[in-house]
Amino acid sequence: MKTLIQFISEKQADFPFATGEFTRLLNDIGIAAKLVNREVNKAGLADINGYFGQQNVQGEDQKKLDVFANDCFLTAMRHGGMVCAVASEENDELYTYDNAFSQKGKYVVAMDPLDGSSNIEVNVPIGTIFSIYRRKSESGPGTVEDLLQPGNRQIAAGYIIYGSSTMLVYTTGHGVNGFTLDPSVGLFLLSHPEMTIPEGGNIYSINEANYIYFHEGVKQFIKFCQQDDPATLRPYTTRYIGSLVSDFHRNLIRGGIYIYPGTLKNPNGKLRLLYECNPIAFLAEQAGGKASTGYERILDIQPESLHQRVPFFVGTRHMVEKAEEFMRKNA
Ligand SMILES: O=P(O)(O)OC[C@H]1O[C@](O)(COP(=O)(O)O)[C@@H](O)[C@@H]1O
Repeated sequence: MKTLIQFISEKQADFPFATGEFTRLLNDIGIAAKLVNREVNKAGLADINGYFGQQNVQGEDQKKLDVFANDCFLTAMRHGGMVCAVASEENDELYTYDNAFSQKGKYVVAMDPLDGSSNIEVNVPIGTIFSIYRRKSESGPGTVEDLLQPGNRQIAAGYIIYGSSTMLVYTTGHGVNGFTLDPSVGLFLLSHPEMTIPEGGNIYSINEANYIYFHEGVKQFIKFCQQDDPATLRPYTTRYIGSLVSDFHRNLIRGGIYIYPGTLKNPNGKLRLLYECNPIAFLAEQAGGKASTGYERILDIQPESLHQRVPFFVGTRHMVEKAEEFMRKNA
């Protein structure tokens, strides 16, 4: 079995400017993932469930695990010294490192340290999402401008899913590969090489509890999914875990579409462009799928703020295109 670091070192050829720094950065992310995995696995025993007693910039009550995971990743990347700034769901402002070592770092990271927080106490898979860019600024602490780059400038993106097994799935723009953590040796081992989203998917994932607020295009797409037409595998089936990482991971393996649309109440939906939609969109496209707002390619959006939200349609290409068709027809 090939380890994550062996795989990246081998893939160095993909990186014309390879210096080993990217390998170290992904290794730092792997280290933090193992620490978070250990706490998640014993969440029921350790005093790590429940609320931290503060709210994040989204007005969400932070969970203890949100804060723990955030600290783990920020600290691991500080020690690695490859990153000069981080945009995190758990930090209102841009997090910059004050140590000279990190200020020489040529990468910036956007991350959701713990995705699916509402599922922590109920033992449903949760995740971490990360997106990596080269900095634009010369040196010193990174800047907001370094993070406000369109998703098509990402040099890598990925997620860790803490589920029945813990996996790290990532892309550098050369396909998508998945590694499973073998707890007996504490190593991520290549288990899912060259992952692609099946075209024959028949799963749609959306929180239909918000149906009355949905745009007419979304309502018509849901009706389309529920119509009887065996030739097109319809009616599709529906699955919604309520953790973006878990819903996307299932669709990446089985085929399907995940939608968190804008609604009459929240025209931009709920999900954050920098550390939820851009990284998942990069993975989806690299796996042969598609990701849009229902109208526009996610990766071409020029970000305006660290925590901006966008509507999100992602998954099997023909299913996203069908949804876009209904959105345009009802625009
Ligand atoms: O409960 P809702 O409104 O369906 O939202 C669920 C979505 O929100 C999220 O939990 C948002 O992520 P966070 O948990 O990181 O805030 C996604 O993982 C999930 O897909």
